[in-house]
Parts: sequence; structure tokens; C-alpha cells
Amino acid sequence: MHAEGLSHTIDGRAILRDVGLTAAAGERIAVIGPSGSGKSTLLTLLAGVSVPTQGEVRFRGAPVDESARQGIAYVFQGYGLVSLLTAAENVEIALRAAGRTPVKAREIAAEALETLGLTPYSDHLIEELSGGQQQRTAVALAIARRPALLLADEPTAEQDAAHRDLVLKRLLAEAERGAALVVATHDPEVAGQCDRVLTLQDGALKESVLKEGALQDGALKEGESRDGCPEWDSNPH
Ligand SMILES: Nc1ncnc2c1ncn2[C@@H]1O[C@H](COP(=O)(O)OP(=O)(O)OP(=O)(O)O)[C@@H](O)[C@H]1O
Repeated sequence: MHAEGLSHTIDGRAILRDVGLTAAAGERIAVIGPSGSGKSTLLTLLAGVSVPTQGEVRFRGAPVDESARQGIAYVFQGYGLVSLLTAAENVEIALRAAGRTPVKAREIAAEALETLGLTPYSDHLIEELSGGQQQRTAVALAIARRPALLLADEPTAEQDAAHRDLVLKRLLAEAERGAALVVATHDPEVAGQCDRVLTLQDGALKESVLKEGALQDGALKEGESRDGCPEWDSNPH
């Protein structure tokens, strides 16, 4: 994913100014910055959910369109779940919309929910779950899709330390598989596990800290994954 010259204005107010960002396969990028600095706005632009006022986001060499969005998963800050469906149904529906068979969708959803400690809650309605359980369901939904680009907006904000570690482990495992991971966070533990930490200040990327050797060791070439699997499962059946 490559974003260049992203500027975004809402009601005449500049929210992002000339932001550029490239995320390679397998790379782990944290976006940090004060509340209101534009982290969520940046992620919505990278996901193709919003269109920037200026600049462009390219994914696999092309502008983000409906087809490209199949390879992008986005853990929204507000989770984006259907409250009157169960946790399992939320994940299964997303997988079926992506072309999985009902049986396969059920199997993958159960596995994703299990890795996030949600098996006991998988048949509970979203509205009956705690904030932390809902947030982990949103993470389960995102990872179940095996995205090539995984965007997560403060995915540990509602978690206690043990569940924060669980969520972090799963997100990092996706990068290990070959996904580019971009996570907006206020949590130093999460940022500390990433290859690069980018700081947004008043809508501008002020700083980019690359841990020595991390990019070279951590990132993969386009189309490559650490376990030899395709970067994104383009044949979901
Ligand atoms: N739909 C909107 N209409 C008007 N202003 C908006 C809208 N969305 C975001 N903003 C403004 O854009 C700025 C950046 O918001 P954004 O949510 O991207 O920040 P953030 O860094 O993610 O904050 P936080 O850490 O609190 O989640 C804020 O000043 C916010 O008020």
C-alpha cells in the first residue's frame, strides 16, 4: 500500500496535510499522536472508506476500488459490528460476503474467535457483550478475512493487559503471515512491537522512527509471505 500527498479537509478545516506512507507486505507500522491529530482519518483514507481531498492511495499498484477492498480489513474504532447478530454471525456473514461457503465460514469464524478468547461468547448477541469482547470480535472478523492490508484503529483500547497481549499477538501473527499492518494506537506496548512508529501531529506526519534492522528483517517482498502462503487468499473457496 502506498499513499502519497494525502491531504484531507472537513468543513474547511485541514485534518491531514500532505501525508505519505508506504506499508510493505509483512511490515508493522504504528501511527501514534495526540487525540484529534488525525489517526482515524488517515486510516479511513488508507482503507478507501473516505476519499482524500488531495493525494492518492494505491494498493497493489492501483487506486483502491471495490475489488481492492476485498484484500483490506479495517478494525474500526467503533467496531462496525451488527449489534442484533451474534459474534459468530458477524464474522460468518463477512466471510460469506467474501465468497466463503457457509461451512467454511463457520469453521474459520470459530477458529478466529477462539484465538481471541471468545469461544464462550460466540453465540451471544453483540449488544450483550462487553466493550472489550466486542472489540475482540471486530479483530476476529478482520483477521478471519486474511487481509493483505490490515488497518486497526486503537484495537486494544478496551482491553485489560492480558487481552491486550492476546490482540497484539494475533495482529502480529497476521503480519507474520504476510499482511501489511497499520495500527493507530495510544498504547506504547503496541507501538513498541512495530517496525516503524509514525507520529501524527496536527494532521502532519512529523516523525518516522525505524528500529534498526527491523524493516530489512521484518518486511517481505510484494506477494511474498513468511510461511510461503499467498499474501492474500484470492480464491476463498
Ligand atoms: N466527520 C467529521 N466531521 C468534522 N470533523 C471531523 C470529522 N471526523 C474527524 N473530524 C475531526 O478531525 C480531527 C481528527 O480526528 P481523528 O478522529 O482522525 O483523530 P484521532 O487522532 O484518531 O483521535 P483519537 O486519538 O481521539 O481517536 C479532529 O479534530 C476531529 O474533530
